[in-house]
Amino acid sequence: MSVPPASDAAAGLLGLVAHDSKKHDMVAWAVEHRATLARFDIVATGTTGGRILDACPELRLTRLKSGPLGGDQQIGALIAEGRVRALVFLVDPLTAQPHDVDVKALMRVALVYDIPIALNLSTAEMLIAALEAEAG
Ligand SMILES: O=C(CO)COP(=O)(O)O
Repeated sequence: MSVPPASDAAAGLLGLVAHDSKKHDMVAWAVEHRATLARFDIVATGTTGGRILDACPELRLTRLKSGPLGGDQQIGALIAEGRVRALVFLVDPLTAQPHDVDVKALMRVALVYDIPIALNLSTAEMLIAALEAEAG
């Protein structure tokens, strides 16, 4: 991975992650808000990031490892380093995840560092509206 250096990320990174059944929603959300997303350096788990880049190739998006292979932990580490401005993590509450401990750890570290975290689409809409308003 090659995450932009901290000095280049004045606005902070935006983290984007979606479980499989939520990837369609994530891509539609990214397409709808691509102009706002383009203002950020984005980090995403591998498969989610690939799907977003297919739809929005202009975005500055770094794909980390796939979630079950450590991608959630990579984003968690960036949060712990104070690099992440906000996280959109579209979670599937109806399907057991093999890496459930990583999912919980990512949510937990986002809570520990008190970063805005959207776990469903309706909150993702509110979050992006707030980021848009902040940018003016
Ligand atoms: O599993 C994930 C989040 O827990 C997402 O990982 P992918 O984007 O690689 O599917």
